[in-house]
Amino acid sequence: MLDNSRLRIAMQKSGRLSDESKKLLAQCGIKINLQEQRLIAFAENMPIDILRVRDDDIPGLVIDGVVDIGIVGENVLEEEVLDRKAEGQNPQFKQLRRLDFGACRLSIAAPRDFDYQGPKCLQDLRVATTYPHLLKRYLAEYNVTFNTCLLNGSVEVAPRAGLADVICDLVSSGATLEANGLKEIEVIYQSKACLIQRSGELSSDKQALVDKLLTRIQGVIQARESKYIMLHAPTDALEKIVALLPGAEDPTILPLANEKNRVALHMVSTESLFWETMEKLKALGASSILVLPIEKMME
Ligand SMILES: Nc1ncnc2c1ncn2[C@@H]1O[C@H](COP(=O)(O)OP(=O)(O)OP(=O)(O)O)[C@@H](O)[C@H]1O
Ligand SMILES: O=P(O)(O)OC[C@H]1O[C@H](OP(=O)(O)OP(=O)(O)O)[C@H](O)[C@@H]1O
Ligand SMILES: [Mg+2]
Repeated sequence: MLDNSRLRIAMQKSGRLSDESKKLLAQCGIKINLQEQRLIAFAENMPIDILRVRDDDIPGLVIDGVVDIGIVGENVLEEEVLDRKAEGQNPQFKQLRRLDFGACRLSIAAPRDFDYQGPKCLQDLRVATTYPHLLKRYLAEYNVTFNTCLLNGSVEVAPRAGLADVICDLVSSGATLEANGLKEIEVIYQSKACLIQRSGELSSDKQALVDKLLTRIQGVIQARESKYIMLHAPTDALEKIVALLPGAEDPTILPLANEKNRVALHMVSTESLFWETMEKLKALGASSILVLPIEKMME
């Protein structure tokens, strides 16, 4: 039996979210020894247990209070919520924050030669999908009804296999659609991974740990989105140089040992520097331009 005093976190065992979920927890300082075959892992340095499960099960585990925290795609979460509501339940959980990975969209796609003239064309068609509730909610806005062909994977094969007329599935690069002779015709939902907590009060120790993790996650995500920029600049071009740098209201300016008319400028930028900007900086006399990744941040 698991020790109930330890914080339980559910994450995907293997799939699109597992590497990033693992990396995020590791970057938050949680030391976990994840062995392929182990479905429960124990953190060595914090009172945390990790349950590694199918992503479809994560919303239910959180809503039912089996785990305290879950990392899951908003698409899967929203579908589970709609499913439970359709069954007359009132699913409860706390959405803690959106994460910076697992970006994809849920789209309707049709065979390349399908003459698409808007959602009304889909009336009474057979749609293969894993997300019947999200699709129904979207098409209901257009008063369109359809027949669902439920598939849990490889949804893209359905039209060629004669199972459905169109599909509604996740898209990111579009390569799977392309490879299966399909074209995207409607985007119905934009998704990212998110962090959710079960409803109800956690013990004060667990809540304190969740708060600490949230602060660390904030720091990790902010650091991933930021860059540390260093350059040398002629003093008389400083104003123009600062104007080119994203978010450089408050740069650190330092004297250079052997140059009177040049200074060093250091700053944290919330954006990466594009090559075009670097070229403009150089044209203004900047040199030794360095753009460095930031590992951690705390404000
Ligand atoms: N192509 C993609 N690019 C980015 N994120 C994606 C992509 N496809 C799916 N995702 C996100 O990752 C989640 C998990 O996708 P994955 O394909 O690994 O699920 P699965 O095959 O249902 O896995 P499981 O075996 O855990 O049930 C999706 O629900 C979605 O939020
Ligand atoms: O637009 P793309 O970049 O091609 O990505 C889209 C594909 O990725 C996901 O499946 P995944 O590859 O994770 O396999 P699965 O069917 O096992 O879930 C999704 O279900 C699509 O099939
Ligand atoms: Mg799944």
